[in-house]
Amino acid sequence: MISKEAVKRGYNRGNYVVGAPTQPHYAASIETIGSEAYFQADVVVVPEAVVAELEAAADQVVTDAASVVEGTRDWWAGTMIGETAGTPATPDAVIVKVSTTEQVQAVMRIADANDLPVTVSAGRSNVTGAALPVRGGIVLDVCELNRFVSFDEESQIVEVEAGMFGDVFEELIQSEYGMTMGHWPSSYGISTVGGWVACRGAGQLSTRYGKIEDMVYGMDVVLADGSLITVGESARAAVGPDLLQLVIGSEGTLGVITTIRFKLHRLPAYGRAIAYGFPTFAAGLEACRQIMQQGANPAALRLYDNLESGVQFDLPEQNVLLVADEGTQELVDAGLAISERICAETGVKLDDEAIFERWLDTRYLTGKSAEGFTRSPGFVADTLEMIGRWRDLPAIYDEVVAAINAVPGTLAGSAHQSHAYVDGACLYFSLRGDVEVDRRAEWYRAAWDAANAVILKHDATLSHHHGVGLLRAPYMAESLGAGFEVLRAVKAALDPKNRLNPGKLGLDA
Ligand SMILES: Cc1cc2nc3c(=O)[nH]c(=O)nc-3n(C[C@H](O)[C@H](O)[C@H](O)COP(=O)(O)OP(=O)(O)OC[C@H]3O[C@@H](n4cnc5c(N)ncnc54)[C@H](O)[C@@H]3O)c2cc1C
Repeated sequence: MISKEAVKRGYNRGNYVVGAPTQPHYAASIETIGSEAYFQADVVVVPEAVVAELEAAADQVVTDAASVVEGTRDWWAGTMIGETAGTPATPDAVIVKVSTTEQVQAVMRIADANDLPVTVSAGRSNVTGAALPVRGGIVLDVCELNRFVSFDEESQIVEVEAGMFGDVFEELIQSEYGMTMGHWPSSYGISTVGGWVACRGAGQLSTRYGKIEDMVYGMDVVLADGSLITVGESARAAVGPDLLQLVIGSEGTLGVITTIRFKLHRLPAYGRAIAYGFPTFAAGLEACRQIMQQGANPAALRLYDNLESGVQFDLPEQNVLLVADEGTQELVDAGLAISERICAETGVKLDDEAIFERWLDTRYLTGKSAEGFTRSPGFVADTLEMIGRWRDLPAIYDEVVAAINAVPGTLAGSAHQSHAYVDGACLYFSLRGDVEVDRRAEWYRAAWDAANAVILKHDATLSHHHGVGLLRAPYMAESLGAGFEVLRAVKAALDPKNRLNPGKLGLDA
């Protein structure tokens, strides 16, 4: 029912481009496009003869700087800061558009033969700079690699090419087969199924359906030398370490995902929600912990702090918890009965229907972290999602909000708990600042440094679903410790010439 409602109500009230990348909000306020690049150094230029080879191998090659600027722009606040100051993020590259796996292989072989970096690009909805070609070279645009391949009804496994956009995919499986994947990121209309996998994303109903890494059955991946491998392909396995999971979340640094097999679920007709208010965020977190650990598994378990409860539900005195579920009626009712008993111990009952309806109606509007604030020229809003143990989350919440608020120029930090598990949960922080226009980058990095210092101190994990890109690169070595050298070794083994998306995940550019 919640999955059905998403398709019925549409993404961002229909205000986006269907089946192709949507430009971010800030694009409309870019006044000048200078020639100096904000995020490129040591650029590798694609020689004209190689452009001709690429033209023969692919559907289209885009070389003019204005189109490259527009065609590499993403939704990251860091890119916004550069581009609205007249410094385009990555003007030096050629965009190569492909629509078949064979073309992807051919482009990788050309890149390999000519020492060229390749950065895969899809919906460009990432909020970390992950698809920016920081060394120039080739941007491999896979948005036209977007066919629906097949559906195995008995096993509930669907096969689809990586560049299909999420809304197109869900509409198709709902209307043709009465199925849902249950993956509902707040960007589902502006991102691709391959981008979901490459970033290890999460949807709003992940508590019931899992994260994207739980939904992939198998996939085909083109490696840096142009060879094609298939990974996964079983419900579970004991054939050594899981190569499928190695590629999921690799953000285009280990291979190009071309075709994916996903596990589907039957589209539920039944769903409902309850809502409670808690005196403190910590009390709400405790209710969430109990719900998860007592075995209820609602599709969505979302707890908003005072600030966000005020903006989202006009309830600034409360920390609002929405427990929403869909599925077979007996299961949904049982899970919500457990949740209701737990919530009633320390919370106050709110108007379930009004809060559920408000959430259903507004959850796919873009730009939510800026809501309630004035977008002046020096305004910057961003979101930081992390995951930690239940034991540590109340302290992490208090300390991260305090750390963000202590950075001069901050307007407000806030958070909601967005995804929950038996052992911990994801806190989704929003940070907003307003400073002189040319101090935005400084404020931005100071706020991220302050928040991440708290996360690292608690041995929590830097990101739950947005990924690393350029944004979190500076914190990766400390976060992974000695494990970071293992990541480096894996990269060196699979991509010894560092062709694929150099400079991301904290790896060398
Ligand atoms: C308003 C908004 C809300 C968002 N909400 C969520 C959310 O709820 N949950 C969530 O998880 N994310 C969310 N995001 C972040 C973003 O939408 C996701 O990271 C998404 O998965 C990116 O997909 P994309 O197709 O846009 O990929 P891109 O941005 O084009 O690329 C992202 C990365 O994946 C790599 N990549 C893309 N396709 C492939 C491929 N086929 N093979 C190999 N590498 C590839 C790129 O090289 C790059 O490193 C949100 C973003 C916005 C702007």
